[in-house]
Amino acid sequence: MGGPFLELVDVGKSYGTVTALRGVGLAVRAAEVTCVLGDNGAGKSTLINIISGRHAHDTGQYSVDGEQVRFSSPREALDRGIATVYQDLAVVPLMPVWRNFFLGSEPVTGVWPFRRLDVATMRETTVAELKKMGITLPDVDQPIGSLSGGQRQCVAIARAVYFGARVLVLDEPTAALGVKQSGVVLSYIAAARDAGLGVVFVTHNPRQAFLAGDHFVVLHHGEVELDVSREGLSLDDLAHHMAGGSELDALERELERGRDPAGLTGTSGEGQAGMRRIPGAPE
Ligand SMILES: Nc1ncnc2c1ncn2[C@@H]1O[C@H](COP(=O)(O)OP(=O)(O)OP(=O)(O)O)[C@@H](O)[C@H]1O
Repeated sequence: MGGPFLELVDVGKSYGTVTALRGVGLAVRAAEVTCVLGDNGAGKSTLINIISGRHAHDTGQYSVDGEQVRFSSPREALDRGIATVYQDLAVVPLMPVWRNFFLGSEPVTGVWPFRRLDVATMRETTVAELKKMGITLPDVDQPIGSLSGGQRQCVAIARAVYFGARVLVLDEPTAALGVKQSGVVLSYIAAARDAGLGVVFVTHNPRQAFLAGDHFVVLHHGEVELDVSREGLSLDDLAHHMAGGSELDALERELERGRDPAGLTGTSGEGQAGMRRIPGAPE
């Protein structure tokens, strides 16, 4: 097996006095879904912004195919095969699905001065590419704004695959979706992986991560709290780390002590001693 497509080693990033990331490592491999989890403010967006070329890292190394890079725009990252699909998809709602599929990279036909958009190719390619990913839409002529959020995410994934992405970065693709639509998006994440892409799936949701992921990185206060592959990991472990891991353990002990100041709980039958009586309740 070759090395990772993309690798971050000991990466740090600060915004003024705020340290958003510190000593972060991440490896993205072909045909693998790497889930990046973390609570609000954990540093997920900062990490995506670095991978996608929106922001440069301050410290550490970022390499693609073993070569160190420092992107100054998302275009540069895209040229290296790193496509990022943001939650707020950049689409033109009133334009048809096929037009949005090719937005910014439209094929043309004819010779100047009779050059025009190659509508037939765009339509046919869109239908074929969606079909390849197993996406069925009733009509690619419908405005993309009339699709559900999940369907739009799926079109964006198929588009990135078609335009040659090798790494697909998905920023909370299911955050605004219901259960059923989230399931559909998860199945296309799996389809992208099966097509050989390395997928970075950023999410708040450990259950969804566990369904789709092969490797898991949990960020906490800008540092890596957990970095493991699927083997030997349970959903409970993942949820525990996601909720703060050791900090959560400390909080649990603290609350336990508050409930039982004399330390009377812990032996059978004595747990009631620390219970608070509700005012007005019968003795
Ligand atoms: N442009 C910025 N300027 C100043 N501070 C920032 C900026 N972007 C992020 N931060 C800070 O960096 C830290 C990490 O933020 P980040 O947005 O990366 O976290 P996140 O895990 O994506 O959170 P969320 O899930 O809420 O989007 C936070 O403390 C945040 O306030």
